[in-house]
Amino acid sequence: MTTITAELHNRTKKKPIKGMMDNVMEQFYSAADHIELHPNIRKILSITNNEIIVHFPVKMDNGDVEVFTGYRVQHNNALGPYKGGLRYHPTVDIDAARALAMWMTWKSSLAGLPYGGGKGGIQLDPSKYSAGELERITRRFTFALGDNIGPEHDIPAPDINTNSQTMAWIADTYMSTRPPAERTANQHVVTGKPDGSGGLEGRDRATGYGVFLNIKFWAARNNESLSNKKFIVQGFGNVGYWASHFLEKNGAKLVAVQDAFGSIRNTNGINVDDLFNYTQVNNGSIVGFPEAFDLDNEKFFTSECDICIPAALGNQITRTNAPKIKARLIAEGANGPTNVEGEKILIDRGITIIPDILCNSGGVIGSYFEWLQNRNGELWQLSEVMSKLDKKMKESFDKVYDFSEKERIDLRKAAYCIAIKRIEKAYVQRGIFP
Ligand SMILES: NC(=O)C1=CN([C@@H]2O[C@H](COP(=O)(O)OP(=O)(O)OC[C@H]3O[C@@H](n4cnc5c(N)ncnc54)[C@H](OP(=O)(O)O)[C@@H]3O)[C@@H](O)[C@H]2O)C=CC1
Ligand SMILES: O=C(O)CCC(=O)C(=O)O
Repeated sequence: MTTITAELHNRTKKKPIKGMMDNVMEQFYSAADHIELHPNIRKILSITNNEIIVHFPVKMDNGDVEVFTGYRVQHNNALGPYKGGLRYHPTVDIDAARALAMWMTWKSSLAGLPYGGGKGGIQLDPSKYSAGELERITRRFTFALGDNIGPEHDIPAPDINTNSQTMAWIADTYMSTRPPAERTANQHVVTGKPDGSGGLEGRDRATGYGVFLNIKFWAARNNESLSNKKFIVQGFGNVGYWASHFLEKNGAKLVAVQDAFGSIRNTNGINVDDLFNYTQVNNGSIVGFPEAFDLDNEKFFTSECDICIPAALGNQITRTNAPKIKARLIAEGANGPTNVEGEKILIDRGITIIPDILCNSGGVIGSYFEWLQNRNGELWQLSEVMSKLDKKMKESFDKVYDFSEKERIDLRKAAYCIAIKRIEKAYVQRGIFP
């Protein structure tokens, strides 16, 4: 295991924007300047607390051993234990994990949760492995992380290509390393578990529901109705599917979808549950859905629509496609889907962006509810979960929207300012800084 601490990122504003880390740093600096953040706190928040890299061997179905690389970056824990997902994807590396961990710090703070930010994952393409291999990989990864995770220290959750099954394997492996009397008391080492194993009813839909709520709140502020609004979704996984489901239920129309295999469109509307059922018998993919037409991937983001929901990878909206985007609203289901250059173009064009740390925060809020449920030995009903989520999301949206109007800044900068100020307050109250 390699633990790297205190490596200054040493980035300047003149550096060309490349990876997700550049985006999150630029966003952070811009908000830090706006609130005149104390230089000491700026220094602390500019770097990650801990970076854990593990290499671990796993026996494959054919008897060969493969060595995997896993990451867990713990950015900041001033407000509470590190919290954030684990991603299984070929693009997972230390830079991505750092950026995603930082976004989690801001997201947890903005939502008013008692959490810091962490993120990680394994660099692999899960479609190349059997279910049995993925289980062994997950259990070995958990074992390799050891006490770097824990229910009061660092609490992983699902992200791209991980789900409730992955979380159940992690919980089971982690609990088996504890003394017998402490095992079940440790099930909140992860959230997003299956509802029969300590999971929260509704955690599956929490992120997508939160995306929908943010769009609904935005529409209400602008005296608009969701009825017949056309929307497009990149990524039809957990976030993309549930956001589409709730939008459709409220009268909006899905007109284009993209996943890792390709894109489809139908200006008359694509039925969300029919598409979902089709993916279940089509290796998870939307491509070939009989009630839609194929669409060139390059034309996806520039499709005619009112609302665009990127709900897949980072850096998807850039200076290349931003000038041609037709949507009036971008609701960021994904983390970091809009890069800094793309965002400048969108803002100049009068397009509103509901930023990731607000828009997709329903997931971590749902995770917090699950963690509380486990900690307190409670079982919450779905209706209770959804109404609590609704209330928390509304509070966050109103805070950000009002601050952005008051300060005449965009929603992302407003969200960052609020999030960073809360962390600054914690440091100041502890008496570390003037
Ligand atoms: N799950 C959660 O609770 C939360 C997730 N998020 C963020 O939301 C985003 C989506 O996560 P989630 O829904 O959980 O992940 P899933 O793994 O459930 O779904 C990911 C989706 O993205 C698609 N995708 C992958 N690569 C591409 C690509 N190159 N072009 C187009 N589509 C692509 C996948 O397609 P295919 O199926 O074909 O591979 C799949 O439809 C991520 O950015 C994640 O960090 C944010 C907050 C919470
Ligand atoms: O549920 C969580 O703890 C975090 C989910 C996540 O990874 C995210 O919000 O990006």
